[in-house]
Amino acid sequence: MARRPLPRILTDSAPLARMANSPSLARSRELARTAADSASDVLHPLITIGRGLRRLGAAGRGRWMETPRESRGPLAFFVGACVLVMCLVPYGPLLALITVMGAGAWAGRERTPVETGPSEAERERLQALYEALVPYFSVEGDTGPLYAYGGDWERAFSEYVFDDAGRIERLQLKYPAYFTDGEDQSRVRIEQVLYAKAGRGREYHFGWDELSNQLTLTALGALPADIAAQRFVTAPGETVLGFTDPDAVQRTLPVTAGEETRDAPPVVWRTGPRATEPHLLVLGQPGTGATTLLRSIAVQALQHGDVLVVDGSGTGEYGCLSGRPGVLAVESGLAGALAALEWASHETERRLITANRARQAGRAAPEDTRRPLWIIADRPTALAHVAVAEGRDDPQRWLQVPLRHGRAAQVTVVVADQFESAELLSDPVRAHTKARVVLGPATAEEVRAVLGAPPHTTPTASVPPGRGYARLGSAPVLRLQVPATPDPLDDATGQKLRQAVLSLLPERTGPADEAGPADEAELTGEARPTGQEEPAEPVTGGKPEGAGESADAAGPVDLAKSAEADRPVRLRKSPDADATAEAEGDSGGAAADAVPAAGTGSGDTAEPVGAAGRMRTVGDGAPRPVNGSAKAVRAEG
Ligand SMILES: Nc1ncnc2c1ncn2[C@@H]1O[C@H](COP(=O)(O)OP(=O)(O)OP(=O)(O)O)[C@@H](O)[C@H]1O
Repeated sequence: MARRPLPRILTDSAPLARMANSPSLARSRELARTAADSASDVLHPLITIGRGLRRLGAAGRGRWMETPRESRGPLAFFVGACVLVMCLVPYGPLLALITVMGAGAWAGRERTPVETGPSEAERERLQALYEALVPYFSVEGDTGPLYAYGGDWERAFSEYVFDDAGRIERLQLKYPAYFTDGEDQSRVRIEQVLYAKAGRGREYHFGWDELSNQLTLTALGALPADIAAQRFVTAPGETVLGFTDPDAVQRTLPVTAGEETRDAPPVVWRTGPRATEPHLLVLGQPGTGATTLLRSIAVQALQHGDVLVVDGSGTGEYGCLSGRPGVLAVESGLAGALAALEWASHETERRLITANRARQAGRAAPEDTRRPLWIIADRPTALAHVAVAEGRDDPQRWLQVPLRHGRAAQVTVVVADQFESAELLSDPVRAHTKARVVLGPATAEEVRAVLGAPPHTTPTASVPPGRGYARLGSAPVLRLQVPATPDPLDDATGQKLRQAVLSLLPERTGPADEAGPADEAELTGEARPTGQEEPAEPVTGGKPEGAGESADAAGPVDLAKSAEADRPVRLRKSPDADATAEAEGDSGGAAADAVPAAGTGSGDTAEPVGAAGRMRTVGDGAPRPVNGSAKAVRAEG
């Protein structure tokens, strides 16, 4: 039998579609929606109360089920008694009804659910981090591994915090007890994995808690770089190298940064007879702020001591120090540097011998052996190169005695150089500089090679100038930001910073170099202060007499101010000074009598600072290199 076709209205959808699109149907749909919306608005309180009563009922049922069987009777009796009382008091049932409705409305109110736990993306990130750690935190044969492929990260990560951008801000993880957390290599591997997975480009601190097998990773903010040179509140013998993280040191110093004054955590380096790290070595890439750190140290040192600067880079970045009271010399030529350092070496011996004699005689060490003497050598290896080319001594040779015996003689040595030249640093420099600073971008291995321990933070590839790590002896490695102490004679230095640095320098009392106070007054926009003496005598500039190979040894030298009369005097080292000293059998400590002859050293390849890299002495009652130099030095009034 042939099948009959279905009626057309059932096979053809066109009539249905026509009906659905008809205006009357659309209007009635709109009406129904409006009526439903209005009804839900009107009934909303009832819906809320109903939902609340349902929740209260469920909660009551739960409590009833939780109540021990033997307590149910008294509980039922108590509830029944309450109901009876409510029924008996005037308006009781009405009050009970209102209370129940109110409780229902409160319990039934809509609450936006509080999101707890990580989002999906964060869970994925934590899972990836967990999986990445599996090879390092698991061994074969571990029957209950904390870390396993496809394992549960929630067992291993006890705390995690994400920032607004979804990056890990803090993570606390447990690791198995068999992990060799006492070995640097093992730790560094884990830190590298976490650094990569938590997001490169930020600095992280790793806190290893070996007692409870826990590692805490914390993303660190940048150290504030707004602190400039200023008078820091420190005791004599304390030098502020820079500032670090608040929880890394126990002390704070009041500092002015911009307009505000706040407390900042300093890295304070102690020098002097009781210092355990009496000398400092600074290493870094070029342009990362080593000279700035040395300038900052020199400025602080001038407060209580004398400073002798050897600027191997020869860029004249210590010119602002020339001619200041307390600045014994600023040398940038080989000849001048050799002479100045030789003098410093002899001066160290003289101080030791004098202090020793005084002690043997039952007296206190004389004042002139106690004034701190700072030898600041910026890139001495550059001069070592020149010395090799000229067949002369490496200036570092003369650092040996100050480095070995400087602590007892109040002589402090600060050396700065670049990573590339580090192997040219002499053994005494490496051995006796226990305070260390690394500046600029450096890998963890480089930091460890210099400081003797890796940093507990991941060094980042790009850092602002003056940013690095410091370690004083065997203390922990600290992050460091050096206070901005730019060269005030540099045109690029802003007026405010220039003024800040100049205000910390002792006022020039002696004659200045050609680029001296006049220019400084110009730079600071100030007129020369009234009453300030013009140099009594023109500075001995240009080539010293007999310039050349012997210039450094015999050249006319310095201008100085007599300690007694406080007026400039000219000191001249006799050409046969060394010969005289030798002839008199002046070996070892007695050689201290020789004044360092600091000439321009025309044979130098580097240009001397200022007019001529001169040894300058000043008279403010403090010991000066000219002390007791009767046989070698002639003082001209
Ligand atoms: N702590 C700091 N704060 C702000 N700027 C700094 C800081 N340290 C250095 N700078 C700036 O960085 C630049 C280089 O500094 P500096 O000359 O001290 O570095 P360097 O390592 O001695 O360089 P080079 O090896 O070329 O002599 C300068 O412009 C300086 O002003």
